[in-house]
Amino acid sequence: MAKPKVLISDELSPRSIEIFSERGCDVDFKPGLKPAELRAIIGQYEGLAIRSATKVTAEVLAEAKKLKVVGRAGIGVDNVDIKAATARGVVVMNTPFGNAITTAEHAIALMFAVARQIPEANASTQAGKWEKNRFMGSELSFKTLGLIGCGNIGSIVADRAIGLKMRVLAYDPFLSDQRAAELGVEKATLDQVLERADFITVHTPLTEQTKNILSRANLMKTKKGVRIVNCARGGLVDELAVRDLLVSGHIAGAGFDVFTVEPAKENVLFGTPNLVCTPHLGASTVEAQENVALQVAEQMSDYLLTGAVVNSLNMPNVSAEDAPKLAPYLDLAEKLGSFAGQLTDTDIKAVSIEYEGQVAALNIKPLSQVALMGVLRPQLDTVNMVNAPAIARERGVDVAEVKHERDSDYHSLIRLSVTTEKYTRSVTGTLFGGKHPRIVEIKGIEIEAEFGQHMLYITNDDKPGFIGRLGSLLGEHKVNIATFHLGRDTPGGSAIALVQVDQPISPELLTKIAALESVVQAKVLTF
Ligand SMILES: NC(=O)c1ccc[n+]([C@@H]2O[C@H](COP(=O)([O-])OP(=O)(O)OC[C@H]3O[C@@H](n4cnc5c(N)ncnc54)[C@H](O)[C@@H]3O)[C@@H](O)[C@H]2O)c1
Ligand SMILES: O=C(O)[C@H](O)COP(=O)(O)O
Repeated sequence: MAKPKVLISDELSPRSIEIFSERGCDVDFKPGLKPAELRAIIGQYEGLAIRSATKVTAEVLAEAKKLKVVGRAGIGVDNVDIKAATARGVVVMNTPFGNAITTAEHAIALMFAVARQIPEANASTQAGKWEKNRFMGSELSFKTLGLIGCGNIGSIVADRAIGLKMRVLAYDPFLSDQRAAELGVEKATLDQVLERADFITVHTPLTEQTKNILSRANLMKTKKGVRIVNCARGGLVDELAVRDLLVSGHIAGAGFDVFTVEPAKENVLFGTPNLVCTPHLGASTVEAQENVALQVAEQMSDYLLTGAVVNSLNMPNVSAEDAPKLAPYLDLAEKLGSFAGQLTDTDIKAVSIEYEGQVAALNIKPLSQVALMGVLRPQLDTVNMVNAPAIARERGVDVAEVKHERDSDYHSLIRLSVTTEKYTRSVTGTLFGGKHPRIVEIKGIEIEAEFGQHMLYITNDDKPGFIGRLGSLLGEHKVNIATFHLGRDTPGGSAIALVQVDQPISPELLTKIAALESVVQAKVLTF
């Protein structure tokens, strides 16, 4: 197998290059590419490793014909168009914990810097002014810290702040009472945080709900003398309002690591008194950069080389241990999906995927996604394993996954049923020898067949003479039969033939097959 090629387009620790190489990937390190330069070369790569500088836009993804994975060495993925990546089947992963401590420490550092005006005092002292009376600070002990967002970073900030003897309030709609109690924080509404906090720090992602969460109106609800820290994302806080309130003295100090537009070469906040700024340094420690570089390189290599998925934002996780076990089932699930999809000519209303035996004990999410992809692909070229669930949702297809605990004749079975307005059809398969996909049942009729490249699916009335007529017709058209499998519900009832042939079946020949006596339906299937 050729080595997967990975591009690192941001300043990642050299540890990432070592890991990619050790794991068997070819790696190019080209930080600082301009968007046009990235678009020009991205077509060569299966993996793209980034931090926050590279913008993985829909335009970049459109050129990324071979791309399988984008790995964010860090947390925020707002620089990646996840919807466009999903539509193209590109897995997006991040490293959600690698820089959390470092960023929480930066938030605490900004709180101290703002409370004691350290940058200004430093500049004044080094300018020989010795302004001892100018810099009157505020203690953190026994003050109230209001957190907006109490996830990975917010909860570490809470822990450190409690260590500093602060009282901590947290506004986070997804924070459970139990977790709040474990952390020792008081759950609060946003208004309670605004009204009671001496310090407010934000730790949410930037979403439609959190955008401008510290708006001018909300900032006006805060206590006079409040200090604000944004070490999460630009856009969470109204920068112009903070400037005005710093100037008026309502806000006593503000610490900003992130800005609405980055790199922030200029900003409305700059030059305002009692403001401390850093250039998005939250994650910039040796320790955090080693962590995220190592993690992203391991995660991306694992995905490219084994199919293991960890910390993905658009795919279910598959552990490195599960990946090899799942591989043959992925093949089976995709083929069953494709089989059912190729037999479906009308609108699909529902798809059900049932698992029985050993396969039911595995992580079935990826299997269901690949089965769904197989079902939808004959109708939609752009469907892939990553976007299949979203496409099914958009089309109103009801997807059900069922695990059965009952015993079966096979060590594992996957049954896929497709419901349209007219009927529900099912196809069931298993693995022979642990790796060879086989069909074992179609529409409740037992049949045993492999999936071949060119296949004929025929339903017919179970009457003498059919096999001879079909064999003669194929022979006349120089089509060689590789395998021939038959099944029927009752003698003289409905029968199914699955015929694997060595040559493709032309539309003309298919019409003749369909016209043979006792044939009900004939279809060409390809795998
Ligand atoms: N400055 C930096 O260098 C730096 C470094 C790392 C992370 N970050 C940023 O820090 C932020 C937090 O990261 P994290 O790892 O803690 O993320 P996280 O996902 O662990 O936590 C985010 C929390 O925000 C909460 N939340 C979501 N919507 C909310 C809302 N409307 N109101 C209140 N809370 C809401 C969530 O419930 C969650 O608990 C992210 O924006 C991330 O990009 C910045
Ligand atoms: O979301 C993150 O992980 C931080 O914003 C860090 O960004 P960086 O990797 O560009 O420093």
